Amino acid sequence: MTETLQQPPLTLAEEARAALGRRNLVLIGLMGAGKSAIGRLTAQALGIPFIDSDHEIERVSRMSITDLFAAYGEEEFRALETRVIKRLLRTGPRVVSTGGGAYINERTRKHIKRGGLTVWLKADLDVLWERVNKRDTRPLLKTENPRQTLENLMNARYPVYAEADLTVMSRDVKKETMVEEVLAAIASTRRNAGSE
Ligand SMILES: Nc1ncnc2c1ncn2[C@@H]1O[C@H](COP(=O)(O)OP(=O)(O)O)[C@@H](O)[C@H]1O
Ligand SMILES: O=C(O)C1=C[C@@H](OP(=O)(O)O)[C@@H](O)[C@H](O)C1
Ligand SMILES: [Mg+2]
Repeated sequence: MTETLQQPPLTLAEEARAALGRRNLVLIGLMGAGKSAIGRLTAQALGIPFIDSDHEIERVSRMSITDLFAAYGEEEFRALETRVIKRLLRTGPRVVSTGGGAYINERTRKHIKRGGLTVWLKADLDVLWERVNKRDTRPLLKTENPRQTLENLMNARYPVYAEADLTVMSRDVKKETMVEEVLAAIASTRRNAGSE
């Protein structure tokens, strides 16, 4: 008689991890969407390394993002961002949280598309504004009407973010809930692949 060995069902994190394989998970979206915070927790859940591209840019330049913008301007910042992200995506699997403008830059977007599975953390203006107006670490929002600036960025960028592989709605729920939704979105790519 043959005995069928029953395996315990995979957890959501295990399913997502299997779906990711050796690819990197790249979080994209506007400032305040939660890329840095949710990225870190998602990496923990998946048991893989986490890197925030802004943090890495600050580490290699030994300057804050604010000082980099002030000293060299946005164009130089984007060039450095492209190089850093290209390098970060060379090995995987990792979770890489990008700065909000990274995916909007054509060259950086090419590297991201080649280097990983992208998740867009999408959020309403009110959610983003609530979060970003508490801090002044974002040079692009140092304008006369930062809320309007954020709205303008939304209008310009959302069509580009929409090219992401997966979209998860970021809102005011527990961070753990956001992580679960990101994991579920990744895991769904495996189930979909399996049913083809
Ligand atoms: N689901 C959430 N609920 C409440 N606060 C959140 C949530 N996700 C992120 N935040 C907070 O919002 C702020 C901006 O998040 P952050 O991860 O820095 O966004 P991003 O990297 O996309 O700009 C942080 O203070 C973070 O702790
Ligand atoms: O949207 C942008 O162009 C930027 C977003 C920031 O990162 P977060 O999205 O993590 O705030 C940071 O890279 C820089 O201030 C520029
Ligand atoms: Mg961030």
